Amino acid sequence: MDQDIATHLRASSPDLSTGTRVDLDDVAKRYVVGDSTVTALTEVNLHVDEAAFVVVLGPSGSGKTTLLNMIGLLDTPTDGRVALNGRDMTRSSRREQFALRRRSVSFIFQTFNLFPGLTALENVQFGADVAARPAAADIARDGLSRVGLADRLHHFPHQLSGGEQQRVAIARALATDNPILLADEPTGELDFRTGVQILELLQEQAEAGKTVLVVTHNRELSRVADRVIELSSGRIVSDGPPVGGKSRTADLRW
Ligand SMILES: Nc1ncnc2c1ncn2[C@@H]1O[C@H](COP(=O)(O)OP(=O)(O)OP(=O)(O)O)[C@@H](O)[C@H]1O
Repeated sequence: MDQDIATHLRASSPDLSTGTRVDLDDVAKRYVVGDSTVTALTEVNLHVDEAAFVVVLGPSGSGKTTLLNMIGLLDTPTDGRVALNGRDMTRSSRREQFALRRRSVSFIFQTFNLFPGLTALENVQFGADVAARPAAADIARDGLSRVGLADRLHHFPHQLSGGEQQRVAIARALATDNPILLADEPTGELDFRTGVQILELLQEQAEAGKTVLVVTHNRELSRVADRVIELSSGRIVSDGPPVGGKSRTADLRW
């Protein structure tokens, strides 16, 4: 992102705060495909008002990705209200949504979404650049080193394993330093050891004051969460601390 555009967006949206609060009120999302309507989310009420490691659990098709897209302002609800930091984004212009998304939310996608023509270092630097952070190259180097890829800086995505690509994607999300981190199955492609490292990294982010929302169908991951939200057929069917209390990542098995 061009520095001038970033400066302009900040100037044109001076009241955008960048905290960690997320509010969804009576959110529904329906997709119309041909003659049929798919209800992906219904009557979803979700409030996250402090930094936490939140796991959203549910089987395939239960609406997890749709929920993440609502929170991240990548999609708009059919009904209801989505607010970030108290600001109702369903009533905001696309320009405001764009500005707030850029400053508040970072994504780790299920399919990595790395730029194939950029090296690992350039992909991560892009994250810092979008957030208009100074010394983006240093941030990128440091970030890749934190995810164990200090020796892969100049590799392109196709020269990396699935797990390595996921770690680059995570480093890119962290490079923005945005307060809300949304991750869609971030350990799905990883072996157990790497998965645990990634979970620890995400937990650290929550401990450092970010809201981290991880979507997964792997119930084991929910044991290390502060809060577990369970989705079934587009509805939240439970919301609270993990059953049996929070475990350490060292106790996980999958
Ligand atoms: N763009 C779309 N158009 C039509 N239907 C959609 C669309 N996106 C999602 N759906 C439907 O909405 C429902 C919820 O999808 P979603 O991707 O949110 O589930 P999920 O829990 O993330 O699944 P998975 O774990 O398999 O990724 C599914 O029935 C899906 O087929």
